[in-house]
Amino acid sequence: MQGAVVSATDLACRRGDRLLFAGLSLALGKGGAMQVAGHNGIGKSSLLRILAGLAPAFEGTVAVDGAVGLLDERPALDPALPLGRALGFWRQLDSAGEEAHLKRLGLTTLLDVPVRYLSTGQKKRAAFARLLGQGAKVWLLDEPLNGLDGHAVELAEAITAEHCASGGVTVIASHQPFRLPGLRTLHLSEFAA
Ligand SMILES: Nc1ncnc2c1ncn2[C@@H]1O[C@H](COP(=O)(O)OP(=O)(O)OP(=O)(O)O)[C@@H](O)[C@H]1O
Repeated sequence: MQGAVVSATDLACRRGDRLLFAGLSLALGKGGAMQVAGHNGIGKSSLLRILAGLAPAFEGTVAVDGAVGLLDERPALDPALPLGRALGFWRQLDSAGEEAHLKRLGLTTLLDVPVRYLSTGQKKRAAFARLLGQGAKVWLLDEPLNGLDGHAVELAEAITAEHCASGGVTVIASHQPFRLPGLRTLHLSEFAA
């Protein structure tokens, strides 16, 4: 689709021997944001993994113009390393762990703590630091608010709003409300097979 940064056409997803959804099309242009909603097991994470290129579509096509950053429950940080060193690994590839991001996300006092000791919310904030450092145009956020307290939820929403305001594209898979200007909702149940 012309002008789209992320688009999917007539997508179908099969997991094991079950067809989860079919006939799904979407298109998001610069600054666009969409929340994928639906009950447990309907295929929200599966859709994000297909958009990320990590899982094949059963049918249909996906086109993504730009780098993709996927944030899910696996923060891709070595659990044995202190947070600062775990982020340092990524800093060699991008700017993950940049001072300003760490400060904003309240991580500066946690850099000596092994990743495996971090709380769920602290790990999620570290994942956001990693995502910010990546500088990817397309953000795929799988349950991004899980484990975050009220303040951190507002921060995650603000960071995502800034990403979209600067032309980035965001797709969010979540049950929870996510406050974001211009957020559209895709109800996966409408495409359930
Ligand atoms: N590798 C796999 N092989 C077979 N089935 C799978 C595989 N991965 C996921 N599934 C199944 O696909 C379905 C969709 O899973 P998915 O994680 O995409 O759902 P979801 O909507 O994100 O769920 P939740 O809201 O619980 O996170 C589930 O029934 C799940 O058990």
